[in-house]
Amino acid sequence: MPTARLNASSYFPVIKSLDIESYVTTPRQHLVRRANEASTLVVNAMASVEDKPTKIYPGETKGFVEEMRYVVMRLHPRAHASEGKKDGPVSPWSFTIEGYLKFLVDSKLVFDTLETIVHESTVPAYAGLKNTGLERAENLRRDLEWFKEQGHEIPEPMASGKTYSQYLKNIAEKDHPALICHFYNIYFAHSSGGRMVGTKVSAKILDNKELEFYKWDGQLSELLQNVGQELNKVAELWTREEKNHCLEETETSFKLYWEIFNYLLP
Ligand code: HEM
Repeated sequence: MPTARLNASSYFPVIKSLDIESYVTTPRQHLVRRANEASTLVVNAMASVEDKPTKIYPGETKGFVEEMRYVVMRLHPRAHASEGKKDGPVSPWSFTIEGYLKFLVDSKLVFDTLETIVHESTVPAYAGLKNTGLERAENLRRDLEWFKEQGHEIPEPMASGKTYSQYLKNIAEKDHPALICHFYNIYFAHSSGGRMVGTKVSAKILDNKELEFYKWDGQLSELLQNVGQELNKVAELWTREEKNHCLEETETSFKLYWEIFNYLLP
């Protein structure tokens, strides 16, 4: 019986229709092809990133508090920030008890206002900012009491303190990101530059008396860290627009608080 010759093309029609040649490459061609495919992937990835532009704001990777800190540090006049850092007795600042009392009285009004707002408000963003341990109004009350006992006359709040207080009341319920900006700046400014200024004042005109304004129950660094975490949590719920609005408010906070610091400066 004659054996029928197998016709490969009739048994493997599929193979025939494929261009096998296209699969066959030299090692070099293989590498060139893979490289082309890889670069196509990279180009496509770049195109998709360009489609959705994303900006990284300074400090953003560490949390929103770091963004606020970055903005306010840029507002500090270089000379003042570095002056505040020097501990030595050599300072061009000439402090007076009179000026210092104005600073303390207006500071008390601002802290009082902020603390009352946060304490009495039902705004969810402020809920975690009640009783943080950073509150200063009560300590300031005791300091002013001490000055009175020393025979000093305690002045009435001045325009700077009243203006800042009124401003905080105006924004408290209707602009939460703005109020949070003031909250951060007022407390963190006091615990940083404010504290350094206090030490200088004390050394120069108060015989190193340590005022209650600069004393906290517990470790200040821990209190600040806890509040920082809380502020970061609040800001995580915000849109980028709300975050930017909060950051933009820094300038107002700096200007208003600076007016109060001004009582100390010649
Ligand atoms: C006489 C006035 C002031 C002086 C001498 C001063 C000085 C300083 C200094 C030396 C620092 C520390 C910088 C560092 O750690 O690298 C600082 C931090 C800071 N200042 Fe001021 N400052 C003054 C006024 C203000 C005002 C008016 C505000 C805002 C309302 C403000 C807000 C802050 C904040 C938020 C920080 C960051 C604190 C932190 O991250 O712990 N400062 N300041």
